Amino acid sequence: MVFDVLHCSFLRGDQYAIALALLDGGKVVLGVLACPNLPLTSLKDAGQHSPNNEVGCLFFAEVGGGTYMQPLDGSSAVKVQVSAVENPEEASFFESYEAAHSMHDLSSLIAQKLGVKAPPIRIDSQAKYGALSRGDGAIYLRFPHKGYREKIWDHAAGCIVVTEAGGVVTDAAGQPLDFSKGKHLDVDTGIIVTNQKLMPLLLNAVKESLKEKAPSS
Ligand SMILES: Nc1ncnc2c1ncn2[C@@H]1O[C@H](COP(=O)(O)O)[C@@H](O)[C@H]1OP(=O)(O)O
Ligand SMILES: [Mg+2]
Repeated sequence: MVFDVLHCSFLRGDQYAIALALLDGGKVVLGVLACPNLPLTSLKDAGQHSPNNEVGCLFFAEVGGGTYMQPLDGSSAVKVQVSAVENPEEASFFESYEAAHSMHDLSSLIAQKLGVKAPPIRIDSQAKYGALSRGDGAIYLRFPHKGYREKIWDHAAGCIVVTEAGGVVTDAAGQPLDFSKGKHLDVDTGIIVTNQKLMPLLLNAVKESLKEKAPSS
């Protein structure tokens, strides 16, 4: 069982998440993600807030059972699906609010290569996985600076919430995340998330961008 509580974004009043995941033999089989500050309506419609600016979403997923979102006030849960966007020009992408957590210049290059027109949606925490699972945006790019090692509790719940909603979560080389190696995820370079249609295009854009950014020898 892996559990992640809060971090400094909570203190800033931004997005934060409480995440719980169950691992069975290194496989994530259940995930619950509470996002108390996430609007009930899509972040795509930032100008069109839901009545009373209602916030507070719970996402939950069990392997093979799909992903559901339930308002934290306890009203009924609805099944959610990742964005069906196939044209990257119509896609928008999530990344960390903190430039110290993910290389914004690299994601901007990747987005440019893909032809993404929308500016990045920068929010904290695993709320990005929740928002992506209901199609608020189609892509999540996470490229920590050299030397940072990702922890399983920062991704386990979000990973199953997105995959059960039809999305794909891999490292920058296209390999699935391996939750069987203890507390760290030994990912190649970064973590990328999108729908099945966009993943091959995204992987190409990531490979080209990494090559371009690599220091020449
Ligand atoms: N230098 C770093 N690079 C990438 N991620 C980090 C770094 N330092 C902390 N984190 C982790 O990133 C997560 C939030 O990421 P973000 O909001 O940018 O998506 C947090 O759980 C945080 O871990 P921790 O909870 O130990 O502070
Ligand atoms: Mg944390």
